Amino acid sequence: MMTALTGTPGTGKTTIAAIFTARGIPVVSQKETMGPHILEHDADRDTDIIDEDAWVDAFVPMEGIIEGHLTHLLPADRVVVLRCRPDILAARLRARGYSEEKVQENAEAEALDAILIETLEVHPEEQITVIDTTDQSPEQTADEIEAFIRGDAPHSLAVPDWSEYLGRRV
Ligand SMILES: Nc1ncnc2c1ncn2[C@@H]1O[C@H](COP(=O)(O)OP(=O)(O)OP(=O)(O)O)[C@@H](O)[C@H]1O
Repeated sequence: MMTALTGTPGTGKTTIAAIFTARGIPVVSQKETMGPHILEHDADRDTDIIDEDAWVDAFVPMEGIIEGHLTHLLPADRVVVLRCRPDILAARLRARGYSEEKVQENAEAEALDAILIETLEVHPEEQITVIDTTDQSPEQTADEIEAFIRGDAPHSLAVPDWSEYLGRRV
């Protein structure tokens, strides 16, 4: 069974991956699988542009967890969508030294439920669970994900309403 761990940058995928690794549960990063599908490097945005369709088409499903903000596009059996309230997400990204443009862009995408909407276009609802990380610790988040993967916790599509953050700087 393959579980995709997705979410807007800053929602906590890498942090959770490190916790799983420490618990002896290996996690593969999407970056490790994208090499052959990089089209170019966007120096302004410090990001690689990848051929997403080619990456998805070539992807051989694996056992375990794959993390990254595009992994919901993959043929996963389960998808965990991490969420974070836009103003808190902005603070997390500023602390990383992101440009204000990138901070606002990601906060707006989070307020718009962009990744969740994409996930719902690819996967049936029962495969998807949404976890709001805003007010919980990374360990709690990791525990919830483990329970979902084991089948001990039902999926949840409780979608926070962050429409008040739309169209304004946070
Ligand atoms: N419940 C939580 N779960 C995960 N991370 C949390 C949580 N609460 C606070 N954080 C903090 O949020 C930040 C998340 O950063 P992280 O790099 O893990 O995000 P990411 O989703 O992997 O971003 P990217 O897509 O850019 O790699 C970390 O500083 C982490 O400590």
